[in-house]
Amino acid sequence: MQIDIPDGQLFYYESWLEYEKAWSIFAALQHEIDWEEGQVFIFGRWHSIPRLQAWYGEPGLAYTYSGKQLLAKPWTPALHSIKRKLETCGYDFNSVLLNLYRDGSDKMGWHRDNERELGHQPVIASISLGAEREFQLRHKGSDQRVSLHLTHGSLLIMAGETQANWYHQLPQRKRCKAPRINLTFRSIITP
Ligand SMILES: O=C(O)CCC(=O)C(=O)O
Ligand SMILES: [Fe+2]
Repeated sequence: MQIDIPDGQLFYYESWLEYEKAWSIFAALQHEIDWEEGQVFIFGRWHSIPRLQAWYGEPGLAYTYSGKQLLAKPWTPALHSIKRKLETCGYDFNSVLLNLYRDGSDKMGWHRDNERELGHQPVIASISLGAEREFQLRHKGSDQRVSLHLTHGSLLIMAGETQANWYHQLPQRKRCKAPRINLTFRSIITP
């Protein structure tokens, strides 16, 4: 169903993956994915980002993240099955960024996924598994806020002008003790 926001397009599907199926994918990804402690260079020093991360996709695909070039690792069986399910819904992607939030202390700050290599009006499919966490959006011009609770097995599509006009973040929730995996499927435009 569409979530009405100005200057952007959001679609949210709770239980896009059936409950048990979503847990089996969660378990598979915990094992199958080569989770890395990402580093970012801020104010002249390297810092660990507050979550684990991984980048998968078509062989040879490169992506720049915080000034670092990442090479996509090849699709795993669990990732491939989700990619195929997205295709049956009419969405075609060549890569996925995975984030593992080990507990409620892990987070992601305000940002837009507006890198040049995602192209104009990028479509991003965000799948959530495990702990339910709050996802916030903030309009760049008006400061209007939208809050969503991304449930286990849900799919959020961000499209149209969303990345141009809205920041989003996953705030810390210290009381949450359970892990969450988020997958954002994206299409990198290759030259
Ligand atoms: O974990 C989430 O729900 C958001 C992830 C995100 O914004 C990203 O990977 O760019
Ligand atoms: Fe994002």
